[in-house]
Amino acid sequence: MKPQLTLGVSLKMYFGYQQTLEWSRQIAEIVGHHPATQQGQVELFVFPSLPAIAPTLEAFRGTVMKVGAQNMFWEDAGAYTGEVSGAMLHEMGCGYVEIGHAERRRYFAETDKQIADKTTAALRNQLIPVICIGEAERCSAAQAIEQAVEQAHQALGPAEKQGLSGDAILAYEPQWAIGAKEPASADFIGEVCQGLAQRLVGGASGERRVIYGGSAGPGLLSQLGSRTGGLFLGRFSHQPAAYKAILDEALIFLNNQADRS
Ligand SMILES: O=C(CO)COP(=O)(O)O
Repeated sequence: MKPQLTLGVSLKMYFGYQQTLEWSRQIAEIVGHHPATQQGQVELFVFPSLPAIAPTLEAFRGTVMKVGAQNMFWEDAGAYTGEVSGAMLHEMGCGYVEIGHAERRRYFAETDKQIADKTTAALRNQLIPVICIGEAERCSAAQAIEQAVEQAHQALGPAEKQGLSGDAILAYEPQWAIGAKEPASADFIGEVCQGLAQRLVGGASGERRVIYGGSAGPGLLSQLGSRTGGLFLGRFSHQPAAYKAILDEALIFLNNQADRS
């Protein structure tokens, strides 16, 4: 069955190695038994720090949780000290890779061109790119949609020109809502995510899904309902109980969808 909801987590650089493994063990236990995960209707992924990818893959083996990286390089091999290729991530068993997070733009000066090259490399290596888009400053929903659509086209354009097909996730993350106390308001998120879905989903050679990130946590999915394709979680997934609470909301969401159809 096609997933109807996506819940992703980036652990950024918050956890140590053992802490990542402990979190993964606890979350694997929850995911393995939770009714929301039983029928293939939720797509789950997590991005740990690079050195923890292999044991995290192991921890989630046999569950629906997919593992990926928070970043990758745009070439597949060569003299690129310190970088990690999509080819290696794919070889290890990763299914997803995050591209162009606002923190990469801010601290590492990543450009639209680099983000497009990385998106192309992800698709070339059968990885689903989770492309981060979103405005830097607060603005109207219409302005946010315009900016995010432009960023998405910049990121995916070259891959599309090359005829590279594959699924992609567009993580709408207004930069002002990342690392904040609260997410953007549900009405704002709903309007932008729905606008983006209208403009960006459909017509592409693969599946496209728009999800929301930026201080997302328990309670948000219930407020948003089907106005978003899912959530991209940061800090508020660190507590296993919070993650379980979000899966509980996912189950209610799926049951509501089933009642409607
Ligand atoms: O940037 C995010 C996910 O990639 C969101 O992080 P926070 O939920 O911690 O704000």
